[in-house]
Amino acid sequence: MELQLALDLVNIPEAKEVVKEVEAHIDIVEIGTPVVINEGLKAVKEIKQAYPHLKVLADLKIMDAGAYEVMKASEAGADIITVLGATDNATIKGAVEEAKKQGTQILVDMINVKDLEQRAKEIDALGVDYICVHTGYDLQAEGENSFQQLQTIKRVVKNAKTAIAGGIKLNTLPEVVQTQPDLVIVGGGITGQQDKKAVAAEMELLIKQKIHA
Ligand SMILES: O=C([C@H](O)CO)[C@H](O)[C@H](O)COP(=O)(O)O
Repeated sequence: MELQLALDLVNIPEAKEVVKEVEAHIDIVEIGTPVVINEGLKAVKEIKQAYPHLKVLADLKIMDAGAYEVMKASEAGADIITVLGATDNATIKGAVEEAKKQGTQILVDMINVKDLEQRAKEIDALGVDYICVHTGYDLQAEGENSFQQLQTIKRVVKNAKTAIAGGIKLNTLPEVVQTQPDLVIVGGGITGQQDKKAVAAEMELLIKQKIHA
């Protein structure tokens, strides 16, 4: 199981500072959608250059032009690029083919997919690397999470790795870990804490099963 730090509400210098604090405890750095909107793929490039030993995920949430956008993010240094599960299969296939050419990977974000079970099966057959359940900020504000959805994809996904994102905190991580996803994505649960390093270290312990949930 791996831990991904999601950076959403920072600029490039702030992103570098946060990563510096927690780098020993994380596997992947996510350049979040708001950062890409504000800073462009330069943010991916600079974080990869500063921390070449960490994998970098570009959260582009691709909805169209799959191959082209994957090519641009890969050229900027991304190791993993996100595509939305709600889009059409042609976009996902284009993204997967281009990622294979570039030696990068595709994570499909299932945010707002209505028939999760059916769509997860379809997407799993398209050769993607990760399928991720995700409760976005706006539904988190209404008290929702994706813990049940994680159980669904764990049951039906046979090829891709499974992942979960959306509002995960230190006190809810044990419940997530019990379901054994391959990847846990945490943003505010680390970045919103006073002692980010200590929280990331405790999360790492839980995730790597060094202590029991
Ligand atoms: O993908 C995200 C969101 O849509 C904003 O871009 C976040 O990175 C993801 O939800 C993880 O962040 P937290 O919910 O703060 O853990």
